[in-house]
Amino acid sequence: MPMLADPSQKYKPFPPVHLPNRQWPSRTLEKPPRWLSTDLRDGNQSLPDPMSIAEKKEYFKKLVDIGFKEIEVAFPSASQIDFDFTRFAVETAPADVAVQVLSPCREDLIKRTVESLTGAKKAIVHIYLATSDCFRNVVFGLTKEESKALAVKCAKLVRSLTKDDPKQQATEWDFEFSPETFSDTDMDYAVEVCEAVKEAWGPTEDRPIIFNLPATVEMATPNIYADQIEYFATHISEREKIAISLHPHNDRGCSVAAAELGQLAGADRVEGCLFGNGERTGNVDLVTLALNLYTQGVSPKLDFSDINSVIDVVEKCNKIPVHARAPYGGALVVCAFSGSHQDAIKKGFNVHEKKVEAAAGKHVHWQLPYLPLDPQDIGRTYEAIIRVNSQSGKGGSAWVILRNLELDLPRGLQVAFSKVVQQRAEVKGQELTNEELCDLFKQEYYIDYEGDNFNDQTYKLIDYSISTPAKGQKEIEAEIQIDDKIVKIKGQGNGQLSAFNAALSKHLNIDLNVKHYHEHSLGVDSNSRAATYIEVSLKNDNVTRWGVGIHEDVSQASFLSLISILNGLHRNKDI
Ligand SMILES: CC(=O)SCCNC(=O)CCNC(=O)[C@H](O)C(C)(C)COP(=O)(O)OP(=O)(O)OC[C@H]1O[C@@H](n2cnc3c(N)ncnc32)[C@H](O)[C@@H]1OP(=O)(O)O
Ligand SMILES: CC(C)C(=O)C(=O)O
Repeated sequence: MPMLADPSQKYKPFPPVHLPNRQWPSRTLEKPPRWLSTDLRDGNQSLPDPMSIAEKKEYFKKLVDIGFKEIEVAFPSASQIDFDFTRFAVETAPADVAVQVLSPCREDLIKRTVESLTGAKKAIVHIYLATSDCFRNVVFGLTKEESKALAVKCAKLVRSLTKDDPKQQATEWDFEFSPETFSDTDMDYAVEVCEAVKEAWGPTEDRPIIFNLPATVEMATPNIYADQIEYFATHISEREKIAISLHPHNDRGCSVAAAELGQLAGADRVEGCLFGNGERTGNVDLVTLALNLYTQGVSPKLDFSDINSVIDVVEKCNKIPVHARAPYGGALVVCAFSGSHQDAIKKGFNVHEKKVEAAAGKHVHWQLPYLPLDPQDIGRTYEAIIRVNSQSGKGGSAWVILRNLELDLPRGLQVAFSKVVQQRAEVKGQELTNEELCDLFKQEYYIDYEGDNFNDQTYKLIDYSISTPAKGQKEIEAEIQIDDKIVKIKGQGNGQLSAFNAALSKHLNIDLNVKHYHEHSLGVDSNSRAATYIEVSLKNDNVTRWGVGIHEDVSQASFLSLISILNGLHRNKDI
C-alpha cells in the first residue's frame, strides 16, 4: 500500500506560530531586497556534474552583468576547483561586488575558507550550523548548549582570522551565520543562538551581521515561514545591527511566495538561484522574484533586459534546461495557442497601440489580457506570442498574417481563412509554424507578389487599359490568361472594379456580386503597395468567397483580388 489511507499516522501537521499581533499581512512590497545569488554554491553543489572553472567564470560574469552585488561563489574547502574559482572571483570581482563563500563550523575548513578570500575588496564569510532538534539529534548528536557553543566558537574564529587580523585590513569583511534548518527550529532557540553569535562577532549599524534564516527544507505554508521571520525580527535584540536574510527552498513549491511574505515580515535580503536551481526542488527563483516586483512597478535593481542570454548561460552551465513553463523565461510563457487567449491578446494590442499613439511619448500603463509583463521589456519578441494549432481561432491566424505579411485581414476573411487553417492543423496534428501559415495564406488566395508560382493558378491578369467613355463611366479592356490561352475581355461600369467585374462576368458567364471591399496600404514609403480584400457571392448561391490582391496600384490590386477569387472558385469546382 504505497499511499496511506490515513497519512496522519505517519506525518504530523506543522504547528502554527503564536503571533497574534503579526504585521506582515497588511504590508506591501515597495522596494527590492539585497539580492544574493548562490547559483555558484547551493546551485552548483546540487548539480550531477558541477560546473568547471570555465563555466563558473562565464556564470559569474553573467551574474555581475545582471547587477548582483553579493555573490556566493563557492564552498572553497570542498574542492580545489572551488578554491581556485574563489581566487579568480576575488581577483576579478568589480569593487562594488562582495564575494561570499560558505564553510561548515569546522576549524580546519574555516581556515581554508578564509585563506581563499585573501586580498578581496569585499568579502562575506558565511558559516552554517543546523539548529533544529531533528538535525542536532540525528546528524550531530549535540545538545542545544553544545550547538550554541560551537556556533560561538566558530564566529570568534572567523572574527580573529578576518576583521581582527591586522594583516586583513585591506578587505571589507562581513559575516553571515545560518542557523540551518531554521524553518524547523524552535524559534526561541534560533533567537538564542543568534544572540550569542552576534555578541561573538560584534556587528555595528554600519556593518551589520547577516542572519540568514533558511527554509533548508520547506516545511509548511508560506504564511508560517513569514510568521517565523517576523517572530525572529521582533525578538532579536539590536535589530539595527542585523540584516535578516531569507534562503527559501522549494520543497512544497511555494518558495517564491515564502520569500515574498518573508520580506513583508521584515527580511532585508534574499538568497536564491536563477530559475530556481538548487538542492532537490531548488532554491527560490530570483528571476521570478525580481520580475514579480517589476510588474508591480518596483525596480528590482537586477537587469533581465536580455533574458534569453541569461537562459543560455544558465542552461549551458547547469546542464539543466529551463522549464518551458518557468515564469517569465520559459519558452512557452509568452505564447498563446488557444483561440480565446489569442483573440484577447490581439484586441489588447490594438487598444494598447492606440493608447501609445494618443499618449504621444507619455507613459502608458500596461494592461493586456493574459500578459502580465510586456515581453519586449525582457528582450522577447511579439512575434512569438501567438502560435497556431488546432486549438486556435481566427484571431491567432490573423495575428500571424498581420505580423509577418503586414496584411490586416477584415473580420470576414479571418473567419474564412481560419477554417482553412483549422483543417490543415487537424491534418498535421501539430503546431503550424509562421512560415507554414503564411504559405498557406498565399496559396489559398494566390498571392504571388514575391514571384511564387501556384500550380493550380488557372486565371492570370496579363494587362489592361482603362478609358472614360462618358462622365461617371469606366471602360476596361483587359488581357487575361486562362490556362494556356490569352483572351481579351471588355466591360463597363461606374468604376474601374465594376468594369473589370462586368468584363469577367460577361466572358465567363457568371455573376459575381461584390459584398465587401476593404483596402489598406503596405509599408510607409513612396514604394508602398496596396492590399485589397474583396468578398463576393455568386448569383443563386449564398456561399461567399474572399479574394486578396496586392499591387503598387490600388486598382490593379482590386483586379487581382477578383482573379484570386476566380482561382479559388475554380479550385473548388464552383465555376
Ligand atoms: C544546507 C546546505 O546546503 S549546507 C552546504 C552543503 N554543501 C556541501 O556539503 C558541499 C561541500 N561539502 C564537502 O565537500 C564535504 O561534505 C566536506 C568537505 C564539507 C566535509 O567532508 P567530510 O569530512 O568527508 O564529511 P562528510 O561530507 O562525509 O559528512 C559531513 C560531516 O560534517 C558534519 N557537518 C555537517 N554540517 C556541519 C556544519 N554545519 N558544521 C560542522 N559540521 C557539519 C556532519 O555531521 C558530518 O560529520 P561526521 O563526519 O563527524 O559525521
Ligand atoms: C547553508 C544554508 C544556508 C543552506 O544552504 C540551507 O540551509 O539550505
